[in-house]
Amino acid sequence: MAGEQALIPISVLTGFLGSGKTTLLNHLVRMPELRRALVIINEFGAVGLDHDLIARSNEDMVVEMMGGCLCCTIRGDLRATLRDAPWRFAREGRCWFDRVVIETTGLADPAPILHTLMTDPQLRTLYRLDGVITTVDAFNGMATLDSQEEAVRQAAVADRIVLTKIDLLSSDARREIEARLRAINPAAPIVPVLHGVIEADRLFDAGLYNPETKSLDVQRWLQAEAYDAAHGHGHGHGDHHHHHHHDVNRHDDRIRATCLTFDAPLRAEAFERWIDILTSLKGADILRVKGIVHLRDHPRPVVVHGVQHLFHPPVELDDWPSEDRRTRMVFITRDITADQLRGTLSLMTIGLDRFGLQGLVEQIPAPGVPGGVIGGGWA
Ligand SMILES: Nc1nc2c(ncn2[C@@H]2O[C@H](COP(=O)(O)OP(=O)(O)OP(=O)(O)O)[C@@H](O)[C@H]2O)c(=O)[nH]1
Repeated sequence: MAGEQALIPISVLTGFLGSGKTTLLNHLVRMPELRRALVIINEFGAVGLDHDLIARSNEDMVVEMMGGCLCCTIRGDLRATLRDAPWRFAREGRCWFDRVVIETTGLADPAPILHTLMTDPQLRTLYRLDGVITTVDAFNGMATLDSQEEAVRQAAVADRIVLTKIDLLSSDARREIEARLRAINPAAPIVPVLHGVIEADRLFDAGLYNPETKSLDVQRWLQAEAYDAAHGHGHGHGDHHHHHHHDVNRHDDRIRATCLTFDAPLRAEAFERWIDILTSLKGADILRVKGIVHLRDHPRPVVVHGVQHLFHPPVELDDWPSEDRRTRMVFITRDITADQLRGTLSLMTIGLDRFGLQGLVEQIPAPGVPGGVIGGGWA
C-alpha cells in the first residue's frame, strides 16, 4: 500500500532521572542518521535546559512539551503533536522529518506512551514504533532498581538498554548490573556508552515489523534464545537469594522473562481468546509480549506484540523468516511465573471449554499442577 511506505519510525527514549538520556540524545542528533529527526522532549517542570542543549544542532527540531508529564497529564498533547507534526513541519508540501525520537521524563512509565502509539488510529497511519531505548546509569543502577519500580519497568520494556557512566565503576560492579538487567530483560542488547557516544544504528531500527519490506527481523526482535539462557541465572530459582542479602523486596524479583514455544499450529480463535483472557486477567502485569505465531489454516506467520493489556493489531508477514515454523512467544511479566503462564494454557487440557480454549494446541507444555495453578489466581 502506498500509504504504508511513508510510515515514520518512532523511538521512545526512556530511563531514570539522571541516567543520561539528554547526554545520549545530544550526541545522537549530530549524527547523519538523525539529520531529519523530530525530537520530542517531555520536560517535567519548567526548566527548558534540554531544549537549549539540543537546539545547538541546527538542523534538528525540538518540540518541547512543558508543564506536565507526557505519559499522563498531557498525553493528549503528544497525540495531537504527532498528528499535526507532518503538516506543521512540512517543507515544500512534504513532511520534513523521517524519524521521531520521544524522550520521556525520568519518572515516566513508558507503557502509556506505547499505548498511545499503538492504538491511535490516526497515528497508526503515520508512524510505526521502531523501539524502546532505555538508559540505565551503571553507577547508580543497582540502587535505583532496588528502590524505583519505574526504573525496573523502563528496563523491562526496552528493546535496547544503554548502559551509561561505565567510567565510574569497577568491572565487577559492571558485571553485576549487566547480569541484573539481563535477568529483567534477556532480549534487549545491553549497549555500553560513554558520555553518550554511540553509533545510531546500534539503537535504531530495532528489528520490529517494518511494513515497507513487510518483514521482521525475528532473530533481532524476538531473541528467543536469550530467554532460555536467562533461565539458569537466578530468576525464579530457589538459590537466588543466597547471592544478595537485602533483595527480598527488590522490584525485579517480581519480574520474569519467559519464552513459550509451540511446535504445532494454534487454533486462531482459541489463540485470540487466550490472549484476551490473559490480558484481561493479568494485563497490568504483562509488561511486554512479542511473538511470531503459527496459526492453523494460516500458512503465513502472524506477528503479535503487546504492552500490558493492549496488543498491537496482529500483522501477517508475507513469509516465514526462516525454516523455523514454530510459534515463539516471549513474555516479560510481573508476579506471573512461567508455570502460571503455562497454566493458563493448561485450562484447555482439563476441559474448561467455557473459555472456548480447548484445542488451542495439540501439545501443551507439561501443565504442572493445573488445579493449583488455576486456583492460584487464574480462574
Ligand atoms: N561520568 C559520566 N557521566 C555521565 C555519562 N553520561 C552522562 N553523564 C552525566 O550524568 C548527568 C545526567 O545526565 P543527563 O543526560 O542529563 O541525564 P538525563 O537522563 O537526561 O536526566 P533527567 O533529564 O534528569 O532525567 C550529567 O551530568 C551527565 O554529564 C557518562 O558516560 N559518564
